[in-house]
Amino acid sequence: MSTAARIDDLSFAHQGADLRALERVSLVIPTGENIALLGPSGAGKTTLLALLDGRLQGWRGRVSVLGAPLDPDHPPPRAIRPETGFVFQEFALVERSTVLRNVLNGRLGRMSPLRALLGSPTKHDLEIARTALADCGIADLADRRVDSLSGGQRQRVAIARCLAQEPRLILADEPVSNLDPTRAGEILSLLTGAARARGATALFSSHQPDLARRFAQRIIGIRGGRIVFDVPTSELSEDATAELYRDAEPMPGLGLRAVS
Ligand SMILES: Nc1ncnc2c1ncn2[C@@H]1O[C@H](COP(=O)(O)OP(=O)(O)OP(=O)(O)O)[C@@H](O)[C@H]1O
Repeated sequence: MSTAARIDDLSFAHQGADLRALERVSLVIPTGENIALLGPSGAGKTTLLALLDGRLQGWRGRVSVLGAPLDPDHPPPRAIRPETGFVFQEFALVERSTVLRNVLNGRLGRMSPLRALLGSPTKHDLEIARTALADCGIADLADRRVDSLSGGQRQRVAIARCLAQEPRLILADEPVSNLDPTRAGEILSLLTGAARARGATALFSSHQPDLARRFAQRIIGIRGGRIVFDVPTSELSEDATAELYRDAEPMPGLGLRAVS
């Protein structure tokens, strides 16, 4: 079994924080799986995803992503960064730019530094961007400005940008938290389906146990920076889910049901 990420005894505290955001976390993420990271607010989900994306330094332990060890003190070199794609909760799109331009931004790490600087995509870059738009069902929005789109459409653009990057590991931080249940299901279906079709691994965080159950093969529960369970979805009990959210503040507009 090849692994997309391996974490051994990882601990991390944000600068100035009294408590560690991650405490002695060990995990193996096999290649090609869709995995959900479930846990209440402040559990450490975003921190873990950002760390795997090479955006946090100053941690202790051992972490390797796609076969390369991460350096606890330095960001990964530019050459390997495109291999990991990140879908942000708040989309992180260029609002005044077109959908196509935003999706092409996903190609920047694959371009020569000069092309990236000039913002000058090749024919191949354009083909890949248009395929990603089509796969995300937004080919007809290519020339629209992002600031004219709905939340669901923006999330599709963010996913298309990530797919255009051709990542082998997709990290998604609460990619559906701003969407109604129907849209949320559509977007997670799109994200996990696109990852599977490309042989990529997807790790997404969620506050919603029912969505995690529908779209992940495996569910990792995290609370207070520690892994509290790590099981195939079919083996996740209602009790374990309820315990994960014990005393947690309910999210606005969200029933924290243990199962769908
Ligand atoms: N930049 C930061 N500086 C200091 N502390 C931080 C910072 N970012 C996160 N934390 C703290 O680290 C812990 C884990 O936060 P994190 O954002 O990873 O949790 P989360 O599970 O993603 O929460 P949510 O579901 O609300 O997004 C929390 O106690 C949080 O307050």
